[in-house]
Amino acid sequence: MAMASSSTKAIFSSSPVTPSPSSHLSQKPPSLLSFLHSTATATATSTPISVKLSHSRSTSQVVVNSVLKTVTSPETSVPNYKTQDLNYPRPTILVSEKLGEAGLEVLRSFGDVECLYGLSPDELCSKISSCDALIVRSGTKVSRQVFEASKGRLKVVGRAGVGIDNVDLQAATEFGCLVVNAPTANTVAAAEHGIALLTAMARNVAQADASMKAGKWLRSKYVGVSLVGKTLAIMGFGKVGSEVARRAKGLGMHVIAHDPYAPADRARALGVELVAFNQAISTADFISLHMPLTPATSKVFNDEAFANMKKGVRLINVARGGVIDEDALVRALNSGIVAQAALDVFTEEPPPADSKLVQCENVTVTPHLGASTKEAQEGVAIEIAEAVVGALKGELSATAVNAPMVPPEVVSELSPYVVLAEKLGRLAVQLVAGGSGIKSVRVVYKSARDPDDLDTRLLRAMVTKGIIEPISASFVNLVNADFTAKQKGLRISEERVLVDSSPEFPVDSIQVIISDVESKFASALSDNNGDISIEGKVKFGIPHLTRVGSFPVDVSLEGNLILCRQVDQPGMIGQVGNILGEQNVNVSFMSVGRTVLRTKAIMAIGVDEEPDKETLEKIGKVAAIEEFVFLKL
Ligand SMILES: NC(=O)C1=CN([C@@H]2O[C@H](COP(=O)(O)OP(=O)(O)OC[C@H]3O[C@@H](n4cnc5c(N)ncnc54)[C@H](O)[C@@H]3O)[C@@H](O)[C@H]2O)C=CC1
Ligand SMILES: O=C(O)C(=O)COP(=O)(O)O
Repeated sequence: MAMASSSTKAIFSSSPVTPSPSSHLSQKPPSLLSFLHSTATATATSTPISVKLSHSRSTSQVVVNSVLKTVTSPETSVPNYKTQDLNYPRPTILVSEKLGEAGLEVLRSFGDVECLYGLSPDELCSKISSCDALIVRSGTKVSRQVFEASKGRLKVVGRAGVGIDNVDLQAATEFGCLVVNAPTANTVAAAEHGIALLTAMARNVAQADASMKAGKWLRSKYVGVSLVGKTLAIMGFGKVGSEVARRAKGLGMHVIAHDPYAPADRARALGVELVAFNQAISTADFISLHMPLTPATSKVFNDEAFANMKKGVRLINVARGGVIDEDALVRALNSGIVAQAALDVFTEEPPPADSKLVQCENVTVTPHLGASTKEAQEGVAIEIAEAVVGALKGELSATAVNAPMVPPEVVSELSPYVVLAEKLGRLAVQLVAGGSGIKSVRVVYKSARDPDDLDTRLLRAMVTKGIIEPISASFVNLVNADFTAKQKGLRISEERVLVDSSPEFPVDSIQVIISDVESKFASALSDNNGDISIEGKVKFGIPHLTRVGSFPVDVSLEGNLILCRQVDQPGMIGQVGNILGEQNVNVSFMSVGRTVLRTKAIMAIGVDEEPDKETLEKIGKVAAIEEFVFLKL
């Protein structure tokens, strides 16, 4: 398989095949799941060559210049779930809160669905280790303990709604678990509930209703306030906030908004002025909260904020209870700064029975009903079920919360380079003496494409995976690659080099450079700066090693590899080939690259089996061999 280039010579191949350019097109690209949950491995056998890709267990056969290539997937640590794939059990999907029937049907058509509502934290933790996916709403705390208890089995958490403040995203990321949400299907429901609370509060609907049911007729007590001409401040001008604004305009209100990240043109289009926080809260008659609960928004409505509000302001919260300091709100209600509040959400849900807010006459409360319409619940159920099934299938999710969203066409195009990136990382780290102490890795992508036209996040994640997994117990995937690298003090920097090759292919070559380390194979150090440097290319869909240090080579990155540096002289291949042959070690590829004729050369030998220690020692004893290393791919 070794291919000659101007500076390399093809020496030996157990299957002298020149793959046709179409061969890689016949291979199904690895799915996102493989980037999320499995290790890409490539294993060469004798003819027919078995190229293992990490996408599915199905075996496809590709005819390449009359030689049959069998393309199979590897034994992945985690099955790739396909309903039609009988070799794997169906995934188990735990639904821990009420989900619309249409969504359950989508889930049931794909996996075994268990609906267990009202689990205690301990019960959830003990159940989760047998679940591949978990679907929650706002009532389930998906804490670090849940991810720990899952022992790596949980692949995806689906939040059937918007707010993901009940999911420990950091822990999910560290455990390589994808989190997806359903961000659009309940927008209108939440906005409508906001308007319902606004109007009900202004006209004391709930209080008047309760008093009539108690046998009273209190017309003068429940005189309300009008909305028309009043200023409404929308805090958080996202999807829900915009819809509330649109409806409030219809009620004749003057709407302003505060949102540090909202585009001004969206606000302008709705006739809404974007203003600073203090201006919003100090000029509004009504304040409606629509920002997410984050460390930055936690308790932003506190004593100081209430002190800046207009006396008699009215507050609506259908976002999250935690954005309000509830004790401060009670004080503001008691002092009359806040005339009324209408709350759908609470710091603790359900709030304690003696909650002063719930008991307060001026406060209208609903039990987190913002998303609770039939239409919204069916919508979020379908949206989340499709996202979770897609994630389990390995498809990309448009609603991933803790992973880069890479468009499917980019994944498909980059898939062979993804395998190359992981192999290069895996190979480079094995060239480091001791394998640890790596601080700085540079990845150089040579490409004819404009840098903006090359999304390298997948490739970087896979180089990281390749480097970290052989030297630690960490499991690395697209979700946690950057986190794991950072945690290990590994700095991965990327460079793009524009080359004059075909822009039809996204990447011409990938080079992995590890600086400031010693190598167990000195020839892998580049001449100019002494860094470990290896480079590879994808040829006809197959990853190839094309440079080691300053030596050009050309071997397919499959199976295991022996790299030898020797005096460039005749007979070397025969000698090493004999030693391996005597031990029944099958050679799949060989390539020799040299820098100076008859002086120094590198021989790269692909072997199917792992040679034993004695065999490797025999190779080391060949007089002309100056150094060698055995590498597992
Ligand atoms: N009560 C309920 O049942 C429901 C509650 N919600 C909650 O409503 C909130 C908003 O939901 P969406 O509009 O769908 O989300 P979104 O992401 O479309 O909008 C949130 C907006 O808040 C803005 N924001 C972030 N930090 C801010 C800050 N410090 N100050 C002001 N604005 C800030 C963002 O820029 C964004 O525009 C979420 O917390 C969500 O959980 C959503 C649906 C139903
Ligand atoms: O989507 C959201 O953020 C919500 O707050 C809705 O919560 P729920 O799914 O009704 O528990």
